Amino acid sequence: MAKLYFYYSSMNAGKSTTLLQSDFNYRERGMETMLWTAALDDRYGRGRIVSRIGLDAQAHLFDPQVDIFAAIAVQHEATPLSCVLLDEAQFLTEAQVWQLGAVCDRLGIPVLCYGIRTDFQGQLFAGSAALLGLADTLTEIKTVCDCGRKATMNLRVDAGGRPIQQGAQTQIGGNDRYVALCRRHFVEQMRG
Ligand SMILES: Nc1ncnc2c1ncn2[C@@H]1O[C@H](COP(=O)(O)OP(=O)(O)O)[C@@H](O)[C@H]1O
Ligand SMILES: Cc1cn([C@H]2C[C@H](O)[C@@H](COP(=O)(O)O)O2)c(=O)[nH]c1=O
Ligand SMILES: [Zn+2]
Repeated sequence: MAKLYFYYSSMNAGKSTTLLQSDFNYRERGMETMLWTAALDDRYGRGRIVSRIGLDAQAHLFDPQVDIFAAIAVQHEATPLSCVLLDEAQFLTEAQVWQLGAVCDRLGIPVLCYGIRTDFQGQLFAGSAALLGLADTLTEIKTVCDCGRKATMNLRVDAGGRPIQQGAQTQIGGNDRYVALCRRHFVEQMRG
């Protein structure tokens, strides 16, 4: 039975790197894959999955309007797919996560989703909440805080490195705008 996987972590933990390695494993065995990433994440140009260690690949774009099941079904009809890999899964809608479940159950294709669990205020993203509820397999990708504990939280900072407590949930950025911290140091920074 094909499974829905959710690989989650804080930022800068190696999610994109792991996704690209998995994609390479399929492709070197001659298997077809389909890659997806969020349209709104334009850090490296639209439609590219890039890891901070330098690997990259082209990807299809999703936004809340895209019927991901329909797009995958069309592609699978043309060229049978062995795996679907999706980055920035926190930006999926709940409906799209159900669609990805249907890709596993009705098309028989495994789906590997990668994303951050919570936002800069420690709240679940919609896509991550749905995946935590619906995925067959949950795997945490771990990275460390400066103190050596596991970094599970994402602190948003301004251009001067000062913590930001309020704002919109979505703000695209990388190491310049976010720092992965353990919960203890996240709370200390948020309290000021
Ligand atoms: N030049 C580099 N050489 C080796 N590792 C690096 C380099 N740059 C970044 N990294 C590591 O790569 C990881 C981030 O990878 P990435 O896949 O972009 O993360 P994510 O998708 O989770 O944000 C971090 O562990 C970081 O320390
Ligand atoms: C915490 C947090 C993150 N984001 C954005 C910032 C990045 O563009 C992505 C996560 O990138 P990753 O390196 O692939 O993990 O999410 C956001 O919009 N709001 C937040 O609170
Ligand atoms: Zn810490």
